[in-house]
Amino acid sequence: MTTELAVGDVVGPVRVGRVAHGGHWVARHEGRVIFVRHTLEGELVRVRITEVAKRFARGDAMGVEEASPHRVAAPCPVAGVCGGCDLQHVAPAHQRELKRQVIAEQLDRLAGVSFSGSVEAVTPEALGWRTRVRYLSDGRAWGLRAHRSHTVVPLPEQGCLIARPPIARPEVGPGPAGSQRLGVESRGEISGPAVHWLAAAGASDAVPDAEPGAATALEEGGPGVVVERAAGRTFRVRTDGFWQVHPEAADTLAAAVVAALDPQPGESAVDLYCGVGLFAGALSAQGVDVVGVEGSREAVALASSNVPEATFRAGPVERLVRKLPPRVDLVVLDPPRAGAGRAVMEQVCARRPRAIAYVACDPAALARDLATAAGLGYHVAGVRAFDLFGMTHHVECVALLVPAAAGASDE
Ligand SMILES: C[S@@+](CC[C@H](N)C(=O)[O-])C[C@H]1O[C@@H](n2cnc3c(N)ncnc32)[C@H](O)[C@@H]1O
Repeated sequence: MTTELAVGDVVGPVRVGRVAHGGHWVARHEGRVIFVRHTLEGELVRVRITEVAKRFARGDAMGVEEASPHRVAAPCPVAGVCGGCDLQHVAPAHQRELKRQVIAEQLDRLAGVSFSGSVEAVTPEALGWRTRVRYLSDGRAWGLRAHRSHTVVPLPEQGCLIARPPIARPEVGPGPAGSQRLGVESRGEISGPAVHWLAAAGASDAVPDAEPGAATALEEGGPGVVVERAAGRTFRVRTDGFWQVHPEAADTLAAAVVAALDPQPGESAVDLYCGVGLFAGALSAQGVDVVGVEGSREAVALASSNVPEATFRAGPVERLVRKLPPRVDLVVLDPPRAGAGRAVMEQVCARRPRAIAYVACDPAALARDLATAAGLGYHVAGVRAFDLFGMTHHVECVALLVPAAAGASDE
């Protein structure tokens, strides 16, 4: 007979099984599946239950009785409490192996695609990479959210270790009343009464004192706008708009997309979910005629000045993709976490592009869209994966799709 589980119970020890998508490992207690964080395959751990659902429970490893050889001491003192990192207890090379296993499992199970590649390291360090951070204050301290919670975990003395050093720790008072001053080497914005701010580092501009609720004036890009450089050109980006957070990400992904598509001068391309025009810029530089589509009007306005040789349209991809020319040579898809979905994939594949580059931050959503594309006559000719989110389970993939007749074997 199985005992009922309740949040706060400690069960085990249990032997931990394979890694699952989302930073969990699968374990069983009295026949019930528990998705356990902060453990590793093969470990024997006690588990504190954090959530109980109908068919499974979630929990956190504590009291490791037999440790994996891949376990290391977490560099951050709030690792395991802060929701920002979930792999600090794993040696960085093994973090990439875990991400490889998750990608392979998702692509195989959901799309029947085999992934035999590795997750490519882009920098030697797994710390000090995050150029955009949203710090919160609960009125007592600045910090980051706990996992699946609104609780603010105060930053440790040395700041957030995955943040890029200039924004590792906001130089602010203890809470809203004294929180107007941002770190002198940070760019940022204080937005709203909750007094949180978003900072983009790697910049040289000092941010002046700012009032809560007011956007800060940034010298280089104008109010609320920062300047980034990637793919051989300059991009203006809103501080609250989308830009890749790893300093190497934009260049790495633009190069991967160009290498996958092998664009030829005079070809036509569409860049769907184009943001401020990163891939449109990289393809335009190859002599390709690009149309970008993006939901944010502010991003489209910036894209038009970042990549003046391309054309941009503002609105939902789901609607605007229907209005694209009946044939295009190349497509870039870089949707948000949920993926592009069937309706968009149908419209894209109906244009019979000779190649589609799909940039994905969620391997499960990627796999679902690849499965849809397979039913529409498109075959996966290659998948690359990049470790752009060290110390977390997140990973970025770039998949190349080609018409099935032109495709080789899976992956
Ligand atoms: C992952 S970002 C990619 C941005 C850009 N490709 C880049 O690398 O900088 C996804 C973008 O899709 C936009 N977006 C989200 N949902 C959308 C939709 N339904 N239609 C159009 N754009 C959307 C977001 O505003 C965001 O800019």
